[in-house]
Amino acid sequence: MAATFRGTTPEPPDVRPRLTVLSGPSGVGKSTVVAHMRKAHPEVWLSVSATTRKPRPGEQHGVHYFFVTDDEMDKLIANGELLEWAEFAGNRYGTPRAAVLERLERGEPVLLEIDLQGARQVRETMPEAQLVFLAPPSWEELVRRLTGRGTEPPEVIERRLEAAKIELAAEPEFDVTLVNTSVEDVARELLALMDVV
Ligand SMILES: Nc1ncnc2c1ncn2[C@@H]1O[C@H](COP(=O)(O)OP(=O)(O)OP(=O)(O)O)[C@@H](O)[C@H]1O
Ligand SMILES: Nc1nc2c(ncn2[C@@H]2O[C@H](COP(=O)(O)O)[C@@H](O)[C@H]2O)c(=O)[nH]1
Repeated sequence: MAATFRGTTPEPPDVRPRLTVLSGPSGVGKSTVVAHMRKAHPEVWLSVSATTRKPRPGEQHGVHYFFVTDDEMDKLIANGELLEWAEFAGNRYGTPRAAVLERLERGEPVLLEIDLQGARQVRETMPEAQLVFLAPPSWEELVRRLTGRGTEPPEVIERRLEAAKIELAAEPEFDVTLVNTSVEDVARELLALMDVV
């Protein structure tokens, strides 16, 4: 069994899962793992979310997120344009529905990198989706990663760590848990779970 998995090694599904949701506490390394995976496999399509959060240095509109105003987010929600959405640590985030459905209709693998509340909504609306939880090796390491990233002020880090306690407690709701000790190992396991390699 690969060291990355926690719990039982998942059985190969009867039908290839086309929609995969990657969740886990802020700072655990979701974006890092996905970026590593897509460097070798750019064909893995990652949904670009809409958010009311302000861009971090280097983040580009349409690449990392669609950065929208509160009014624009209100409209996306009211018009049913989001597959799921949630408020997380003071900002709203949502998955544009049309782009995801288009790819799923073509039978292409789709990856969503979203929070626990979003994962729960996807489970309700698209129960065939596979839900993958990315866990930190320890609480101390999670705090180190989130703080060490240097992108949020201390009060936002505190909010994200409060949310992390709730997210970590929800691990049993997920189909699979991968422990992010090694980015390379997790990226490889995730590709296998998505049946890309
Ligand atoms: N396996 C790892 N070992 C050590 N550091 C790591 C590992 N994976 C990620 N990191 C580091 O942890 C920090 C947080 O990673 P990242 O931004 O990818 O987290 P995230 O889960 O996407 O966070 P958020 O949910 O806030 O967007 C980054 O500085 C990254 O370089
Ligand atoms: N429910 C959703 N959560 C999302 C979406 N896009 C990103 N996220 C999650 O938000 C937090 C914070 O992200 P950050 O970029 O501000 O650090 C993190 O857990 C993301 O996975 C979404 O469309 N829906």
